[in-house]
Amino acid sequence: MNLPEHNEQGFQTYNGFVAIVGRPNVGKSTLLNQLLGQKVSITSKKAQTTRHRILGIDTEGPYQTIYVDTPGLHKDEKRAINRLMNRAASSSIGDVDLVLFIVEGTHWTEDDAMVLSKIQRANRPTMLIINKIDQVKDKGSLLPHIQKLSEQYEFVDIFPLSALSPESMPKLKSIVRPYLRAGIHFYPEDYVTDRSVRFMAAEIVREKLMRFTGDELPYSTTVEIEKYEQGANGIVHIHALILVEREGQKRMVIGNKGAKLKTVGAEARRDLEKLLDTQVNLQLWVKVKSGWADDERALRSLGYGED
Ligand SMILES: Nc1nc2c(ncn2[C@@H]2O[C@H](COP(=O)(O)OP(=O)(O)OP(=O)(O)O)[C@@H](O)[C@H]2O)c(=O)[nH]1
Repeated sequence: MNLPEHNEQGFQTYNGFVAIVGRPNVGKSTLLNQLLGQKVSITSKKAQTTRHRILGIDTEGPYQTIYVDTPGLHKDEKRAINRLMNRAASSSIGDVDLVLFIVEGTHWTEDDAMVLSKIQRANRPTMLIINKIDQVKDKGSLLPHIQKLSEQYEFVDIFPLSALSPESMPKLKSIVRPYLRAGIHFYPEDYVTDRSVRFMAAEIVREKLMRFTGDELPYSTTVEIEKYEQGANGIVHIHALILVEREGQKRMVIGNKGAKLKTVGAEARRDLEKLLDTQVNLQLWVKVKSGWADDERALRSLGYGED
């Protein structure tokens, strides 16, 4: 592969790593998808949707920005899965060119304070992004909140926006660009993520499970792709195994006469067909494997924490 430091027109090229950090549910993945104009990181109303570190690659002309979407940082480290998620997120902050610290409107929690203390320790250029401003009813409260936060760290910029809207993205990108360095592009220009289609397929199934099942489920569900094969006629055959911790959860995922699993399968197939641009035959199975979320070894074998 030819990855020159100058592009075909002979211009200098630039690259840089930008970490997106914040407590769970503030909109990190939504922002990444909006920056890329494409879904690479799954989102849901439930906290802790993102479990792995995901790279989102944005190449525009000579600029290649590599965004690192991280699991939400939070204080509860009791379960092995939470410890691994926190580790993946913390290790991203140390060696990037810029950190985007996402907070939610004027809400400020202990978890936000914990993330801020990690940022203070890492001492990297950090931009504060105040997301979900569409939900801030009392706009007058925004300014004093910004003032208070700006006293706690020398942010390179403070940017209130709504990640649900593409409107602020060009401005945000123009603020990010000066932090890129002269150098080669690490990925070809048509790459939007470093993750394999297998990984994306598992994530898409997990997103639908989180969206269509009750509150109890997300923490005890994971998805393994057992088979991923392209048939002769271009159809992609995917067999996905949904692992839950208890028998009751299995019933919940399957639903009445299999209705829930059917909805999850249909929605996931739709997204997969969009992603792969071809017909997809998706088969889902549900299996009980108790204790997997507490067992670091089992988690590693499922691909957690190796980022
Ligand atoms: N109203 C509003 N909702 C938003 C905005 N940005 C994100 N959301 C919603 O907030 C919820 C959480 O968004 P995510 O992008 O999954 O949040 P996250 O920070 O990646 O969450 P974790 O994976 O838990 O760390 C989703 O329901 C999003 O649709 C926004 O600007 N305005």
